[in-house]
Amino acid sequence: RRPKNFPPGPGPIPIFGNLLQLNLENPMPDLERLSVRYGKVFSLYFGGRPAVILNGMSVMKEALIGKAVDFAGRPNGLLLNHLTQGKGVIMADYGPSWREHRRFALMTLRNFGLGKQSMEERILGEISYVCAHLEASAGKSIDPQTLFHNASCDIICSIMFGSRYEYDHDFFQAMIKMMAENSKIANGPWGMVYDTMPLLRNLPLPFQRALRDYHTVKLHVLGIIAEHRATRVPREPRDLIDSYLDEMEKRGENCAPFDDGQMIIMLLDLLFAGTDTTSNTIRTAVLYFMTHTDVQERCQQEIDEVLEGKAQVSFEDRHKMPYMQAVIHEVQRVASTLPLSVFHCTTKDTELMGYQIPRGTLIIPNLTSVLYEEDQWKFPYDFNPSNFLNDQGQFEKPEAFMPFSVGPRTCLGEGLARMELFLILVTLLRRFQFIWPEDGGEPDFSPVFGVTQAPKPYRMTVQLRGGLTN
Ligand code: HEM
Repeated sequence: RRPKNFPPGPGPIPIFGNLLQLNLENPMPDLERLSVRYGKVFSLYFGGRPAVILNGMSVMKEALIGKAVDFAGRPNGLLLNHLTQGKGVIMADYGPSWREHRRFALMTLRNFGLGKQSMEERILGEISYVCAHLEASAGKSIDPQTLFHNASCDIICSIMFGSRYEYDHDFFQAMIKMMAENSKIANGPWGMVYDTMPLLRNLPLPFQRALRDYHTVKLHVLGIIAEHRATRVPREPRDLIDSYLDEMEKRGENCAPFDDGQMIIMLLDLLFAGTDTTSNTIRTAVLYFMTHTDVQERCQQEIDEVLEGKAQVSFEDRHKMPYMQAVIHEVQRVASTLPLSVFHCTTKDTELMGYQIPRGTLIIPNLTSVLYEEDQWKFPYDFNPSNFLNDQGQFEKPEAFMPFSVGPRTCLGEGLARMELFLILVTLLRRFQFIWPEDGGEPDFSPVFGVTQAPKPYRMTVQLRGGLTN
């Protein structure tokens, strides 16, 4: 039975709660239906655990900004907690260790050039490998999934480890595969089984593989940390690991909350959070370029005009490209890459929209409900860059654009992701024409649900644009 004045929702059954009323392969349509029936704030039971689902911009703002501290916790006892031991940044409790690690990671990303030249150079350097691969496949129909995953993972590796991997490097390939599979397990029905039925956790089910794979990547990164310890020059950081070791040294004997255990989880957090997200957004963009050729052409026209005579794009150029900016934001809106954000939990007894929500309640921010909210967008259900253009054709970002979430737990990698999306997509569109291949079948825009949602696999053909040579 729901606590007194708790948000309403469908009646749960013993053991399963409301699980059997949701399509676990993709619960988004069910959540939309329940929101129409029960309102913008409603509740569900995952097993015996109550969860409150937040829908729509005004609710999201009131909870995550207006009552930021009350809603800034992370839940306990889930597969993700057991993978990360509640350390690092993503699943860390709202408290001093999370705050200091978040501040450290943001500052270090900035020092390595977020907003400055050197981060751009790292990203542009990586793009040259992507371009080389695409040039080699010009005219053929290919599946771009692995290529874009490789590129976004390598950008994070270069920031954290100071070096990138060749795309065919054995460990790199294994790591990318493990990350993709882990996110599938953590987000899919097996993750739900793990999270809601603790009795089954020791059985040899797929989540055991997720735990094992996470450990394998962790061991490899521990080796990289040991290498850094042996070769670093104090206060001359080459990358994020060196900066962390400097920070530990600066803090002296008792360097808490900075220690090896926190460092490794923070590194894995960034690796996992920064790979699928960016690459799935790029894949969504290319899908729409191929199927909306007028949009692709208009972007290319703007890019050609602004970059005329320049060897490479810079992040600053975005201010002269309102249409390209609108297209990237529209891609992020329709992609809704983290449809249910990362789950939060309440840090104290609180109130929302007149309902009482006890401390420790699981909170699920439905970001898709905001990105597709009818009152907030000119064309909520279409792919239309005009959602981000005013009557004068200038770029304008509506308040409801929140694919990175909002509030104190908002995406830590937003700055990096925005820079990557702009530099990668502009460079690719400048150099290539993306064409839906003859053997591609009918385009399917419906996403594959997950913590990070992805477009269905598709094939693409690239041609070098006129006037450009290998
Ligand atoms: C298009 C790309 C991306 C999208 C759409 C995205 C979206 C999000 C969202 C919705 C959250 C949850 C925020 C919340 O709980 O309220 C999040 C958290 C996070 N993201 Fe991203 N993200 C992206 C790229 C990245 C990248 C490149 C990195 C790494 C450098 C990153 C690192 C993180 C971290 C560490 C958190 C946890 C923050 C915290 O709990 O304090 N993300 N992201």
